[in-house]
Amino acid sequence: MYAQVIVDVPTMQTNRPYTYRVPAAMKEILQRGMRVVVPFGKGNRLVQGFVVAIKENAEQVEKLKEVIQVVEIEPVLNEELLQLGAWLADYNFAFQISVLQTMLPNVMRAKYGKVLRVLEPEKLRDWPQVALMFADRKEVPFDNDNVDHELLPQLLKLQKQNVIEIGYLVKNRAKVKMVNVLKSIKDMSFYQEQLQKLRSSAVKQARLLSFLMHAPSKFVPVKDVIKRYNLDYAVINQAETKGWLVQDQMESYRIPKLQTPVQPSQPLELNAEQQKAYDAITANIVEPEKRTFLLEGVTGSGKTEVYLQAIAKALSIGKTALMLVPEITLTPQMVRRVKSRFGDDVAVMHSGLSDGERYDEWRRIQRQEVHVVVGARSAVFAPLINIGLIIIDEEHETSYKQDDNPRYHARDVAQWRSDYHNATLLLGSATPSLESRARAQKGVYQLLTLTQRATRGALPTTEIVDMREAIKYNNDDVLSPQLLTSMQERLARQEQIVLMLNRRGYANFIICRDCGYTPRCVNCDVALTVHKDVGRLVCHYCGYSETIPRQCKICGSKRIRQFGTGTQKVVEHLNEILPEARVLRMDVDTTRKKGSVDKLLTAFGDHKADILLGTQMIAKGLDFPNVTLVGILNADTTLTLPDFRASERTFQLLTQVSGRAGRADKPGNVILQTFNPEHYAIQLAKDQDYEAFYRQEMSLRHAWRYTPYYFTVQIKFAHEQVNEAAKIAFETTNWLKNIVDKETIMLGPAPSTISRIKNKYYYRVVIKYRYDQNLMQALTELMHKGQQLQRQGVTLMIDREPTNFM
Ligand SMILES: Nc1ncnc2c1ncn2[C@@H]1O[C@H](COP(=O)(O)OP(=O)(O)OP(=O)(O)O)[C@@H](O)[C@H]1O
Ligand SMILES: [Zn+2]
Ligand SMILES: [Zn+2]
Repeated sequence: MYAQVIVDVPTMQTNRPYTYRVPAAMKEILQRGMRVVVPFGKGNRLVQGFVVAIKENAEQVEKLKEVIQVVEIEPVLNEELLQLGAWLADYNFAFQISVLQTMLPNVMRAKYGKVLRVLEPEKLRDWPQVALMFADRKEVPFDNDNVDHELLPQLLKLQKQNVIEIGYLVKNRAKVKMVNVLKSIKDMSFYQEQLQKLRSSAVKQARLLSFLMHAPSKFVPVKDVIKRYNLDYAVINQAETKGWLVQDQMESYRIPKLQTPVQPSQPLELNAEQQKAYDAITANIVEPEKRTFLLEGVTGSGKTEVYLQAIAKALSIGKTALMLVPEITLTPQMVRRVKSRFGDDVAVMHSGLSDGERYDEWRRIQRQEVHVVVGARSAVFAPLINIGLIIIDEEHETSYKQDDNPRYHARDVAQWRSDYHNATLLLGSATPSLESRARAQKGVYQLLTLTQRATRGALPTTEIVDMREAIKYNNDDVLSPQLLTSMQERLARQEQIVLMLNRRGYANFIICRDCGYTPRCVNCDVALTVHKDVGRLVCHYCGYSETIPRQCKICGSKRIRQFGTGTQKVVEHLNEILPEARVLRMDVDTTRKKGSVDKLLTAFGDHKADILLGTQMIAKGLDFPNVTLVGILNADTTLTLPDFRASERTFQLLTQVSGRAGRADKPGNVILQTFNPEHYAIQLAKDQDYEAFYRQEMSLRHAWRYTPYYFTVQIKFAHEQVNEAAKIAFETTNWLKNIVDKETIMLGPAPSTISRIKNKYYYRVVIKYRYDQNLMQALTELMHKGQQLQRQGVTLMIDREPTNFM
């Protein structure tokens, strides 16, 4: 019997599995989807791998090595996930090993180590220093930190003489948490008898006996018993020797906790629009026709309530449900809402969990102990079986696209899995991505709309403040007089305020403070990016560049410069102007610690602060009834992203954050500060008019030939030497130009923003295409050249439908 294994060797990036012999002892247990340890390469270094196939025959069997060890006795990847992995690697020009690893909790990634092993102990006598290091041990850990560098030459010599050898280890970091448990084993009368025999001073034993008398006949954690009855370990151990109880060890799950307990909730009565959406979705859950739904509902329209009731429907017919939410902010509030409905039947997966929690939640899913999973991007790989419904909330969010290898989009994975399970896929947003909305237009998705707020309240009214004027008035480019007055009103009324400082794209662009002008590329219509090192503005798509202007091209003003205030500065500013207001700050710095988002939001919900100031992470999902004013300090930063989706991002962000105001009975207002008050994305966000935005943006995308009319791929090259990076980028582009379809458009190569990340220079090519099989083949070929390029010091990245052009 032979196993085909995808090995974990970063430098051997290949999608070809290696064949290993299966030793007799493993024949019964080895299965597809298991992790194994195998020797690899000339040195027979031990590496971890995934068994992707098992065969009865193989070629050149005499040369084959043997599987050394199985990591666990059950497969970690089931049939579905193995198939998904193969497809995903192909589709995203990624390597299978990185895809397979991405599907599992981080701790399941093997850690490698080395050891020094003594082969002939008696020969060490002549080497006292080395002997001292071993100190009678057969094996010592060997890494660069723990071995004295002066000893290295001696060790090398001994290795050559075969006195010692270097051994390789594969360490399993995934640890199961065990707790001590106890169980009563006798009947009531036995314990009563014991109780009568006790001396009156033996109070602890008496307390234990009274517990044992009524204890359920199952194992309970020793710690709980000790705490509850005020006992100690000595008493428990003594009782065990007396035969009163038995002790054992049991696995205990580390279940992620929220700041405050979750209160159970009941389904709300749906309004007519919600009901209509619910009926369409659940009909498909019960009798699936492989439908994808796009639920387009204004902010506060009660999309979440529809999700929850649809999940309940899936559960009621014995299916499971998977719900994806964007990373960070949304997670605690959303997790709370889902848990309040489905209690312990919910597993949670997001980056805020500890490794142990993540691993345990994963195992609860794997063991089919839960039926609902809520989580961020990577939860899309949750090993649920029998899925009836997959929901992607805020489906337009860029965090669903992984920016690292493998560069997958959770939406694509969800689509694949829903096809596999014949499950319903539900995409929801107040501002759907143009791709999804266009698919609904074509009838690929079924469009469902919620046009009213669920609480019957109106959408907030928005006032656009022209900062070009405001700045003339008081020279304060943080708070306009209009925003300040509105804030004072709310503070007087004890209402709350959300302020957003948009840091997306920040500091990489220039803007004229007098007319709002930002230089854009003449070929690509995207904002030019500041490259300080060369003193130029550069287009990230085609490489067009011009010098950084000192004067505005449009109005001649000299106040054309980079933008820049941080949240900390704004807090200081607020404290100065509005000393009575209590401010909470939410940004990457204040949310780094585990549970901090939940804590901050709980405090704000309890009105322990008047103002919540945050970056774009506060834009989504927040549902606070007392918030009646939203202030957007700088609407423009997203508009100047070097990205053809800049307007879309701006519209989405502004609409989302505006939607935080006036969600309950009190009406809401939004004040939107901008240097570009006439821009259509800003004008349409004012009225939260998604449909109008969609139409206008589609016509521009058509004119400039961007998504969804064209697909895009980005190729990036990195090298320590700028010339080398440019050279390989140009060579590859020229090679591709001869292969691709004539309708395909190649932009670039162009240098990236932060052209030097980790001491490397980056060059990129952006390709726009409609249907180009040649291009796809060429990219696959290019990916397989990656290994060879790596040897030349070139890092290659192929990114399908990129969302990051920084
Ligand atoms: N049928 C209903 N009857 C009464 N209240 C409802 C109903 N549905 C939802 N709500 C309430 O309306 C508010 C907004 O709902 P929800 O948060 O689900 O909207 P949403 O569309 O998901 O919002 P957003 O996209 O802005 O985050 C919530 O407080 C929710 O409890
Ligand atoms: Zn100007
Ligand atoms: Zn350009």
